[in-house]
Amino acid sequence: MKTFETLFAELTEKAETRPEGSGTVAQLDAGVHAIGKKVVEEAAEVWMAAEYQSDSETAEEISQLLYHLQVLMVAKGLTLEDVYTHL
Ligand SMILES: N=c1c2ncn([C@@H]3O[C@H](COP(=O)(O)OP(=O)(O)OP(=O)(O)O)[C@@H](O)[C@H]3O)c2ncn1[C@@H]1O[C@H](COP(=O)(O)O)[C@@H](O)[C@H]1O
Repeated sequence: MKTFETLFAELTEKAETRPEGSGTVAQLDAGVHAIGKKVVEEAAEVWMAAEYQSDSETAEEISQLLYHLQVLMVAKGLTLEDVYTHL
């Protein structure tokens, strides 16, 4: 199963190798402003799912929020350690 760490490694590699058709590469090219908007959008979807949808749907929305947060980290050049140090 994919974990936070393995997804981050995958996204970091995508940013370096820039494979054709990668949504992550498209997001990175769109820039921090666009990625930030996706983070806010996904956070709102997590909130709505938690209040009004199933646990499974909420978990899926959370996974999408985590993905977009990771894309933002990659865009900013932040590492997992940079974040973990604040946990
Ligand atoms: N985990 C994710 C992931 N979670 C969410 N998303 C993206 O976030 C979007 C969120 O979906 P929404 O329901 O909000 O749909 P939407 O608003 O209509 O989406 P958009 O029109 O904005 O794309 C999805 O359409 C995906 O584009 C993800 N995109 C990729 N991954 C994983 O990231 C890795 C790299 O992916 P690629 O860069 O695409 O190869 C792979 O392991 C993927 O499984």
